[in-house]
Amino acid sequence: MAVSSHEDAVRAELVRLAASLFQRGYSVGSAGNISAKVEDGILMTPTNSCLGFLDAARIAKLDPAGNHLSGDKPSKEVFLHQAFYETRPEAGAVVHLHSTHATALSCLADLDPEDTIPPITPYVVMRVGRVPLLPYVRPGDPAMGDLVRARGGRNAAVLLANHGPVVSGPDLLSAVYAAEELEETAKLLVLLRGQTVRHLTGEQVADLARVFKLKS
Ligand SMILES: O=C(O)[C@@H](O)C(=O)COP(=O)(O)O
Ligand SMILES: [Zn+2]
Repeated sequence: MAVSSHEDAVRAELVRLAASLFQRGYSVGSAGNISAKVEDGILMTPTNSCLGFLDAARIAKLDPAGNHLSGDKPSKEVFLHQAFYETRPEAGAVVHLHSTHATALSCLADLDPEDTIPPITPYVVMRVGRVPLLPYVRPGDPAMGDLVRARGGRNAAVLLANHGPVVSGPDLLSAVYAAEELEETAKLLVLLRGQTVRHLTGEQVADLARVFKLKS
C-alpha cells in the first residue's frame, strides 16, 4: 500500500513521541495507546505494543469507519479513540496513558465526576480544560465509545474511572503535551490532598478562556 509523505511523517512523529513518553515514565510495559489522523484514515498503536519500542511500519492503519487496513492489529481501545474523532472534529490525535498520578486520581471514591482536575494553575486550564470522569467499563469494551459520545465532544480530555487519562488534541504534539500537563497537575493534586488549596476563580478561568480563545 502506497504511503504519502505526510503519513510517513506522522508515523515517525508517533514513534518518536511514544518513545519519549515511555522513557520518561508516562507509560510502562504495554500500557497506553496513541492514535493520529492521516488524510485517509487513522494510525493507531498495535494492541499489546510497548510505547517505547514501536516500529513505524507496523503501526495499525484504519479507514475512517474503523476497519483495519494494514499493520498489526490495532489497540483494543479503537472504540474509545474513534469516539473522540467522531465527537471532536478538531481532534487530530488521541493519547491514552496509565500515568501514575492521573490514574491514582481516577481511583479516588470522592472525586468530583464533572471536574476531576480542578483549575489550580493557568497552564492546565490552557492545555487541558475541564476533565470529567467516565464510569468504569472493561478495557476495550465498545461501551467506552458510547460514554465518550455521551459527552457530546465538550471535553478534550477525560479520566476513565480506575483506569487512566485520555487526551485529544489538534495534532500529536499538542495531545502529548496536554497528556503531560494533565499528569503533572494530577501529581500536584495528589501532593496537595488534605491541604486547603486556592483554586483559580471562575473569573480567572474565564479570562484565560477569552485571552487564549479556549474551547473547553
Ligand atoms: O488498559 C488497557 O488494557 C488498555 O486501555 C491499554 O492501555 C492497552 O491496550 P492495548 O492498546 O490494546 O495494548
Ligand atoms: Zn488503558
